[in-house]
Amino acid sequence: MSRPETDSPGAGMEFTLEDISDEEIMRRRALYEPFTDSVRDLIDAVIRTEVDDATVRQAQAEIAGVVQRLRTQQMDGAYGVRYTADKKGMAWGNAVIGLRNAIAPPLVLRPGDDGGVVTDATLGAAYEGPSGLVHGGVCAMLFDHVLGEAASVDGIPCFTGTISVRYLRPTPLGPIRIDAAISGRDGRKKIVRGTLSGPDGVTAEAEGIFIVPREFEGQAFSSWVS
Ligand SMILES: CCCCCCCCCC(=O)SCCNC(=O)CCNC(=O)[C@H](O)C(C)(C)COP(=O)(O)OP(=O)(O)OC[C@H]1O[C@@H](n2cnc3c(N)ncnc32)[C@H](O)[C@@H]1OP(=O)(O)O
Repeated sequence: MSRPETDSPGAGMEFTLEDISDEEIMRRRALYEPFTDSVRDLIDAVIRTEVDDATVRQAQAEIAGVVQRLRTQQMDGAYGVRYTADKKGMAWGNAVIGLRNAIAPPLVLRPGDDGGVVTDATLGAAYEGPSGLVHGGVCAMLFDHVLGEAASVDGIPCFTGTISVRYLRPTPLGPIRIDAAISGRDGRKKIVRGTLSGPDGVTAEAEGIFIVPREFEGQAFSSWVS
């Protein structure tokens, strides 16, 4: 399947115009959200199953059959970042927020009290590093995206220039919350700070420099559909 029309402001940075109605977005969301959730369930089940060898082999064959069926019609390359004619962004393949990406928790962001963003999520067995704890790289990835969204509150997407994470104490698997907000601006650069919290309070802090790529200046999205 070919891709919709693409704006190419720079290599690897293109956004893709997909001129679809709100009804069509809702239809696709209703179709793909439970589909992707089932694959998230599958990932968790694969990690935690204790069934016998024959059952594992049978399940593998069934999964291979499903993959084969889905591969009969595929888009070229990755999903990309798409937007509608009224500038609603859809990053449905995104590793952190992607509605169609089973690797994504997925995070759903909402406005914070301080002009920033906040998200709650539950991280299960698929995000483990040390025993029973969230992988440090997963924490960094989630911070990267959430701080990036906080930097992009005016709708113009920012790229991470530099990010640093201070791991204060282990983060248990289970419910987490991330808060992030801009703490300083300097032209195209924004300094953003954030915290990751578990049930017993803050476990990690992050600070990053996020930059509006020259190619993105003036390309604001009105909202993101997740
Ligand atoms: C609403 C949408 C929400 C979307 C949220 C998305 C979050 C996603 C987070 C990501 O994963 S982004 C992907 C990971 N990041 C990258 O792949 C970035 C790769 N690097 C680049 O594309 C460019 O290097 C970059 C756009 C970051 C900067 O290139 P520029 O050519 O615009 O920088 P330039 O050399 O003109 O420098 C502009 C200013 O930024 C500073 N700067 C440049 N690169 C920097 C850097 N890496 N770290 C810190 N500061 C940096 C630079 O010193 C300078 O400061 P001053 O104005 O004070 O002189």
